[in-house]
Amino acid sequence: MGKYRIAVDIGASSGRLMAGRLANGKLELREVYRFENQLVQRGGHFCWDVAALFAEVKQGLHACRDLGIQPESIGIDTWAVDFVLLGENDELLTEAVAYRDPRTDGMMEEVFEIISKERLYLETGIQFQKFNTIYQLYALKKSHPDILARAKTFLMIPDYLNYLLTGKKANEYTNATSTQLVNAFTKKWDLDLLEKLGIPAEMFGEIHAPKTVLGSLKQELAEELGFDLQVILPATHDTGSAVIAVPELQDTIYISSGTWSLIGVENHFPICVTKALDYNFTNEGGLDYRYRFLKNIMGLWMIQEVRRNYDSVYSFAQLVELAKQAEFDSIVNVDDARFLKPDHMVTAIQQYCQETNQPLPHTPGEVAKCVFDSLVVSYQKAIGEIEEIFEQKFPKVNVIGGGCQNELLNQLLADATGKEVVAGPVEATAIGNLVAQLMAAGEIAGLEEARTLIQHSFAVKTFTGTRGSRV
Ligand SMILES: Nc1ncnc2c1ncn2[C@@H]1O[C@H](COP(=O)(O)OP(=O)(O)OP(=O)(O)O)[C@@H](O)[C@H]1O
Ligand SMILES: C[C@H](O)[C@H](O)[C@@H](O)C(=O)CO
Ligand SMILES: [Mg+2]
Repeated sequence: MGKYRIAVDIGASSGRLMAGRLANGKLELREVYRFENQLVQRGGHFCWDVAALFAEVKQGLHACRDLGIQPESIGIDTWAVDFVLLGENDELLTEAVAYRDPRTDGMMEEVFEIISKERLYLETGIQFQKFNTIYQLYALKKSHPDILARAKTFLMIPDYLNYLLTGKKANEYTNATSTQLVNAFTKKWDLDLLEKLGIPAEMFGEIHAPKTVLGSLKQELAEELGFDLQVILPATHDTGSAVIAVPELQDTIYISSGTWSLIGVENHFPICVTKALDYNFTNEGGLDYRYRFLKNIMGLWMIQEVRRNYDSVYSFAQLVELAKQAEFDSIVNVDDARFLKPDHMVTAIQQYCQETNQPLPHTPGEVAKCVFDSLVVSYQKAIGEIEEIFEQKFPKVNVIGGGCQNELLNQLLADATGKEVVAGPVEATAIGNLVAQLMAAGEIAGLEEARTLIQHSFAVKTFTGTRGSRV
């Protein structure tokens, strides 16, 4: 029986501490602590309450102790692109402004005046999302040049939580690539790009690969908890950890399904060709310097907001059941910018249907059905683009993450594509986080052994298509 290790997986909608250990040839997983995450308003911006998130991490570690779990190590992963800046005395200079904040509106276009979109893609291979770190920093440089001038340390959200745990500052590779400031070939900060944009390179630290052992807890924290442990860098970008846990990648497209739907394949080299640029695919960094060739699709954020619009009176499972009963066929372009952060998602969906001369959804079931049908249309388009770029067919789609519990969505995808849709594991991100720790500790030899272990440890569910394509 191996010793427990803790994966802290914090998503845009929820966070969890999962304890895992090797037991009888399998990876045993148990949930220790779960908490909600949400945007807060700070200084006129949408932000993350990183102090509250750190308090939840500590609460989760206390829960380990109360369960008699003395973990050997911990690894933290979160969403991408967002960051904080520290000053001369390691004081916080900024709030953790969230990527859905409108401060980056128009910034991408201004950056293209300095470096062309094509050149930026050729060097970084990263998709163009208006909220990428590069545009957040450019916005900050314009609005608060004084803050940027005083900044001594750039830490992404997991990096900052690691700093609070250990006092150590380190930028982790997979998440660093999401900034669109890392060169896809050198795998280092693109100093030429930073200089062109007038972003101080000095605040960026050495980039550390997943499986790096960062160090132990700060003494006062170990004393508070009554135990110490090793802090290990997993793939701190949550999708980076999730992709590690895709049980079967052979001829398979994955969809990491949560707040976002991240659809793609694992690759051994960056694909920065024009077609990939035109389709807005990304080459985010993966474990062992593999690449996550994928694209963001708006994802279940939309149903999260729909649920919130109905005062959260329906569970996600109930919304799925209502959608199953709804006879409704209007489709929206889920990737339309209006759905990134609308004041009211249901209204935004209705307005889109009105503008496109389609019937408006009125009941929760009709709205949910519209969201799920529309997501499938976007998934199907992305699958076609991937197969065009790779010049091959992928017979299987593996949906991982919380969204794989949406059996209607899985079936709709199987029906529309005629492909085998494999659902699971639900907690792929935490599992990927844990196996990186096990690899760092030498308990697992490498990625191939990790994926075999995951295949043997977690059941999946398969959906096959019953009718033709939707489009
Ligand atoms: N029982 C369920 N039935 C259907 N869908 C579900 C169910 N439980 C969760 N979901 C879906 O899973 C989504 C959350 O997925 P997940 O827990 O992976 O997200 P997260 O990790 O909190 O956020 P992020 O995507 O930012 O990592 C919810 O938005 C919901 O749509
Ligand atoms: C903002 C990013 O696109 C987002 O974090 C995505 O990369 C992701 O991983 C969501 O879980
Ligand atoms: Mg998640």
